[in-house]
Amino acid sequence: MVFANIRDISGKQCHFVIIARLTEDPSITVAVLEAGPAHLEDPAILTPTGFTGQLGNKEYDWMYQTVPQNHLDNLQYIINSGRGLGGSSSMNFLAWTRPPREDIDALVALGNPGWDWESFIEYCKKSERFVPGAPDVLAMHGQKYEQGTLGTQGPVTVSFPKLVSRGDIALRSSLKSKGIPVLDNALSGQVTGTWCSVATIDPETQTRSNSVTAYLLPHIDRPNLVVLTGAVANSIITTDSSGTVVGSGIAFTHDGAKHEVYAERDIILCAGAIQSPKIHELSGIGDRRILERIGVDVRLDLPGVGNNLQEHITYVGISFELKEDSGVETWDPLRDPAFAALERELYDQHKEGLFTMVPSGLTFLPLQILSENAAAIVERHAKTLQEKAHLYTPGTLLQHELQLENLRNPQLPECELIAFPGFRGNLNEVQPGRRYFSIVPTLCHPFSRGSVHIASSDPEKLPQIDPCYLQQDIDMDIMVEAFRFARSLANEEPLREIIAKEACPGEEISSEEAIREHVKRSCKSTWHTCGSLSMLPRECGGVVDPQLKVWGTKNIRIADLSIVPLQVASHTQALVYSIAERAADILKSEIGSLL
Ligand SMILES: Cc1cc2nc3c(=O)[nH]c(=O)nc-3n(C[C@H](O)[C@H](O)[C@H](O)COP(=O)(O)OP(=O)(O)OC[C@H]3O[C@@H](n4cnc5c(N)ncnc54)[C@H](O)[C@@H]3O)c2cc1C
Repeated sequence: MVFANIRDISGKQCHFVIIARLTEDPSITVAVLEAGPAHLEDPAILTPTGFTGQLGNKEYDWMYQTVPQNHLDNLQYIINSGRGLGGSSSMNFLAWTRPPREDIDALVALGNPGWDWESFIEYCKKSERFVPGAPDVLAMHGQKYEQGTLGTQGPVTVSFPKLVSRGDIALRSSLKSKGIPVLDNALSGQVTGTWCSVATIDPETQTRSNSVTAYLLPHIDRPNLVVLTGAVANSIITTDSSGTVVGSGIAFTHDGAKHEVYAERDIILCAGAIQSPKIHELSGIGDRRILERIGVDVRLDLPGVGNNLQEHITYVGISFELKEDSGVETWDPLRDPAFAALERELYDQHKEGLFTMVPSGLTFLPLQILSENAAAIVERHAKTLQEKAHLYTPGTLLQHELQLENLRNPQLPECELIAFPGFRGNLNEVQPGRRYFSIVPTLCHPFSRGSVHIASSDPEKLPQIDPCYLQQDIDMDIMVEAFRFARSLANEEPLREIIAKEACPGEEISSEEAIREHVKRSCKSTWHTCGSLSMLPRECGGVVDPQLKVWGTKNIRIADLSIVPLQVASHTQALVYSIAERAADILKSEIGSLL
């Protein structure tokens, strides 16, 4: 949470982008509330593979739990999310990607003038410090990265991972032999193909670059900046001015006691796609019917709050056991504590080894490449969506139209295959001493829409999260085609040469019915939850306007992934940094015009 020009503090991956940019002006004072700990100088955060120690550890991870998923045999899922300074930029897998041009331009088509690819790229460049790899590394991975499309002066350091698994390289060659193009600059707005991703790693120190190292620590001594950790924002304190809601402060809990902090200007929520809607609803901003049911005073009836939630749902991964002499680097040996200790020493002393390896083999593919039945699948579902049109809000209908247009275009991606050097399956045991290589198919533009809403007026209670995984049959159909395609890659050279057998799910899962049943029980979140406070016109179920201001309010803004109204075919951190850079510009120009 960020407040500009605080008046009184009796009392947060908020985006430090905003505070770093705003506090450049000494007349603006900014306070940040972060619910989690500071985690400064923490090896679990700074070591590139440190995320393995963070996932599932409540010190670092909110571990949100979904409600039982109707379309997935009522299973419940964990959505991991960074808790502490830097939010998920401190626990993510470090891949640095940009969406395709069409996905960014869709923001304009959805009613947000000015949010086009050209402006997006300028904000991306503002956040990036791209360190080009050595020419031999670039040549080995077929990468060019033309100057001009990349930022070199920004705070977030982006570089080639020091260690790229030979498994990733073999997968890339196998895809190439299947006719998939190897992209030489996947940050250019064209992502259909396969490549070796860059990562948010400082190449000199081999440590994570996150919003804390990039935007907070360099400015921590500014007198006009206040950061309070362990401070849980409960609600926005509001007043009313001629029918417009004015945010005047935040009620929060720190050290078990309740406090309030007041702002002279703006209140900016950056609590992520799960908790930013929660704070709105607890403040009386949301769907009147939901608020009244649980006894929260309605300050602003805004039915879009908490709806339109979208998630890059992923199939857990097809894991292949590697031949003993494959020579492929994987994380599997780190299960042996003695081996892990040696690798730790190698990392600590020489900044080398498995602790510098992050997932970097990325592939984005259209349905037409995944399946020869693409046209029939698309037309069948187009018909169903049309028949059900009366069930959807105007905003969802508009999104579905754009999605169908995308699906019919054989150039645009609908599925990502993530190379994972290690075991990731959910069936069968890992065999001691064995190494594995997994392929993780992930949906790029799900048609399913979920929600997140409070079920109690008690701020201590987490909201009810219902991502409605695979609610739309088309999502399941694309996932099944992606599973089959990923599995088929094991028959392609050179992958075939290094694989001993499919370890998970295994050959017994082969009939259409068995594959569907298995996929249904083997899904996960990719932690890219978005859309729950969508930037859309108010009449389309929108929550924020193109200036990131909540409709019907004077000064409440949102600057996190919750505002993205339609999922994008990429990982999401670069998108969030660009949103935050834009938010800072919006605020600075408004403040400037008042001076
Ligand atoms: C495990 C994992 C792996 C990922 N891998 C990648 C990757 O490789 N590449 C990529 O591009 N993206 C990746 N992502 C996604 C990316 O990191 C996120 O999309 C992005 O960080 C979201 O930013 P945000 O600001 O919307 O929310 P967050 O980063 O979640 O920040 C929200 C912040 O608000 C705080 N907060 C929440 N509630 C409150 C409250 N009530 N009061 C005060 N503070 C509060 C939280 O503690 C947190 O610090 C990954 C995410 C995860 C979780």
